[in-house]
This record gives sequence, structure tokens and C-alpha cells, in this order.
Amino acid sequence: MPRPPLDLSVYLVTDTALCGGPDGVVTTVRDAVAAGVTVVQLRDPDASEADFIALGRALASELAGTGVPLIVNDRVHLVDVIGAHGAHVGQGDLSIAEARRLLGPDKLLGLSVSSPAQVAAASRIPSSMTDTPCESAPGPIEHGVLDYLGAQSLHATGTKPEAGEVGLNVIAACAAASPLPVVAIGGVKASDAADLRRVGIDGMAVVSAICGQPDVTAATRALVQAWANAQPGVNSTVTPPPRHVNVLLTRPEGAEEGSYTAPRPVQEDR
Ligand SMILES: Cc1ncc(COP(=O)(O)OP(=O)(O)O)c(N)n1
Ligand SMILES: Cc1nc(C(=O)O)sc1CCOP(=O)(O)O
Ligand SMILES: [Mg+2]
Repeated sequence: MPRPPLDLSVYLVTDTALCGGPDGVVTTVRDAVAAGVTVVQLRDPDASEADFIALGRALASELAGTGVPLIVNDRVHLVDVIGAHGAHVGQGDLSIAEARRLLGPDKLLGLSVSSPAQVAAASRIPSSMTDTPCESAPGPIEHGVLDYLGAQSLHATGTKPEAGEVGLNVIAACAAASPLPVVAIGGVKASDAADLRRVGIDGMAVVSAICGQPDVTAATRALVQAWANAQPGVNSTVTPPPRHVNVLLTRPEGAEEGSYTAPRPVQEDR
């Protein structure tokens, strides 16, 4: 079954410490989603497995019925346990073939890239996915193995100092090389929206622009508004679904409960 289109425009990656603990993550996610965040990724590399599951389940319950997917960072084996919609892996994590095998066909999968070469590599078929590996064979993208790419890092960031910085030109080259939607990460702020949209990026992945902000609602609205005001560039790979204004507090006919396909109620000013 094909996975539904993703609205990556304002993608929140959680940070438990910045949010002041697990309860702070839940309230941050609640406020951010009400203000227009379109994807939430649970990221807590330091959490024990039990704490990660507990927080993941709390977020899954918080997001149920909102239309916003919950993505699990790195711990692909916990996606089903948590009741999440998918996972995000990086170049040093388990392979996308293994991640997709664990996830099955219906969950979302994102991969980090920091160069056009990594975008191209993601498009080549991994030998573990076919009996006859071949450069010209359809790759993970054509197979539907991947749903989106995370281009890292736009700017150096104190949230993850080891991430470095590739700058806008490399992020733009990743977008141009990718047949999949690409979200940018690393020091992304509302003031980056115009540049990112112009070069064909499909969304902004942020931690500290939302987590730990004194007013999460205002911070999120600033990101949402900046994205909405920015002009999409020629390389945009997806057209986000139409925004729905103060509608659809109930499930549409035929949609599954907890499905992330349904449009969400959003702020008047989007
Ligand atoms: C949307 C998004 N893009 C990139 C990353 C970074 O993933 P990775 O390189 O695996 O680093 P960690 O987050 O696992 O430390 C991301 N998490 N999300
Ligand atoms: C989780 C993560 N990955 C990155 C990468 O470049 O790989 S940067 C990052 C954190 C981004 O935080 P902030 O929005 O506060 O800069
Ligand atoms: Mg990772």
C-alpha cells in the first residue's frame, strides 16, 4: 500500500533536556502541533530503552487524531512498540534496507544526507535488497524504501556540535539531486525559510527553534508563517496538501482512526 504524502514543512525533532524532561517534551509537542508543526521526531539518544518507549507512547497518544506523524530517531525496532508512523536513520545507523525490513511496507522512513553523492548512493539499490545487484536496477527510492531525506547541516548548531556545517549551497545541491522530498536540519530558524524554499527544500527540521523556547506556540507560529510566506523554488519535489482552516475536528469518511492522512485543524493565519 503506498504511503500517503508527507507535509515536511515544519518538522520538530525533540530534545528532552532542552524541553526540561519527558513531561516537557509532551507539552512542547502538544503546543507545537496546535501551532502548526507537521511532523514530530522523537530523538533522545541518551534515554534508556524503557524511558524511550514510555516517552514515545506518550507522544503517540498525544498525536493520535491530529494528522501529525510520529517518527522515531534511530531505534527502528521500537516503531511498532511505540505505535509510531516511521523512523529516521543516518549514514552511521542501520542500513535503509534493514530499516525497511524492520518497518514493513507501510511505515515512513527518512535518511540523513550531507552531499549529492549520498543522495545518489541512496538511489542505488543495496545488494541486500535484490538477488542481482545492478547499478541500473531501480533503487530504494523507486522501490519506495525511503520517503524523504534530511539534509544536514545547514548551520553549525550547539544542539549537536559534532554535526558541522555544509551551508546552503550543499543543501541546495542535495535538493536538486533528490527525487524525494528533502527537509533541512542544523541551526534552522524562521529566517532561513525563504532561502530554503527558494532552493527547493521541502521543510525545516528544528530542535532549538521550538524546544526550550519561552513561548513554544509563538515560536512555532513564526516558523509556520515564515514557511508559508516563502516562495517555493523550482526543485520542490512535493506540493504540500492544501491547508485546512479550522476544520476537520472529526475523522473523514473512510479514513482510519489515528491515520496521518487526514488534514489537520490549523491556525487561522496559515
Ligand atoms: C530530519 C532529520 N534529519 C537529519 C537527522 C540526523 O540524523 P543522524 O545523522 O542519524 O543523527 P542523529 O539524529 O541520529 O544523531 C535527524 N535526526 N532528523
Ligand atoms: C539532530 C540533529 N542532527 C543534525 C545533523 O546535522 O545531523 S543537527 C541536529 C540538531 C539540530 O538542532 P537545532 O535545530 O537546535 O540546530
Ligand atoms: Mg541517527
